[in-house]
Amino acid sequence: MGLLVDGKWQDKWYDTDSTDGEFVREDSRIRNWIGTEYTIPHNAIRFPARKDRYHLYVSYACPWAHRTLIVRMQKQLEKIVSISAVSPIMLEHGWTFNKSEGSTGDSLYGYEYLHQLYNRHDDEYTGRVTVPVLWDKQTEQIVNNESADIIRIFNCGFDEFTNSRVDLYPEVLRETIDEINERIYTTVNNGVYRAGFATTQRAYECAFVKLFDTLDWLEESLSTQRFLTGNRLTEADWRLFTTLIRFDTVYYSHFKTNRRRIEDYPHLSNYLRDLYQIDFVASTTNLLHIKQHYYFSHKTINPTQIIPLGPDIDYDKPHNREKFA
Ligand SMILES: N[C@@H](CCC(=O)N[C@@H](CS)C(=O)NCC(=O)O)C(=O)O
Repeated sequence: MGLLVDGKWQDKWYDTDSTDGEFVREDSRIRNWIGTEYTIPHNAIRFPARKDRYHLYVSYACPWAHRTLIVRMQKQLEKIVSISAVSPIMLEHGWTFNKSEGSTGDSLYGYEYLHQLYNRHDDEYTGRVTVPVLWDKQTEQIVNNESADIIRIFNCGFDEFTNSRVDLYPEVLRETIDEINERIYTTVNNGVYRAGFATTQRAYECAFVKLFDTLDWLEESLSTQRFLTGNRLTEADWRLFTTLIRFDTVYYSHFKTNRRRIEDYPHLSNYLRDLYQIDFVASTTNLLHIKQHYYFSHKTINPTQIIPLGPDIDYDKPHNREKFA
């Protein structure tokens, strides 16, 4: 685990000393765009939509990258945007392309480490070396390394090349989606990390309480509707899904978010199964990579690096969510 400083790799864990034990996630630094939809920050560059020009670097372990894998498949972009997956094990060199550990290898440059790609983008790059990364093969640079942007780019940026007319961010729901995203990002998606990476009791408890407040709120809301904004699936659901699917297997024990499991919430657990059972979703979900990554890579939290064998949860079990359709 580490970061680049002026293009040089440094092996460093997150600094929580200056923030009173709180984990503060660094903002993504490269946020350019593909396609003409949406208002984008005025200094962002627009790249043209092209077939087979862009490459997506992901980790199957990572909840942020998982969103992009799901939307890429739902929008049928497999032949438009190629992918490489890193190894689930992230230690002193950060993300690697070690094939013996389950990486696909780096199909563009044959690099050993993801930080080499960030250096190809900018040989003086400073910042964390994160997945997902959307890469432009033509100009050899990172287009965007923020998953929230990448799923919106996939949602409509390549529509001229795909038959999928799915819209995960419909105009009429944008305000509602933005509001839901904000609460879920802060207290759930990032909330589990704020609990797990906290280094003071106070910071941990604060994240824990907010996380379970939101899960209780979601349980209530999903008791009367199939998806987060009503009866239509949107990006807000995928953003929540990738945290929920990791919750009982990893966050509950590794990050100590153990007031309740998702399995203990009748509506949330069925909602999770409903999403998981959409045809292409299981193929984007790799629970082995997920377990290996967290338990083996976070030595400050789990120094023995022992990967638990359980739990056994059947996500293919029937759910009762069609009743809302
Ligand atoms: N805001 C970013 C966060 C990405 C992120 O933090 N990814 C994690 C993997 S789960 C990572 O690569 N961490 C490496 C590090 O922080 O050094 C996004 O949503 O794309």
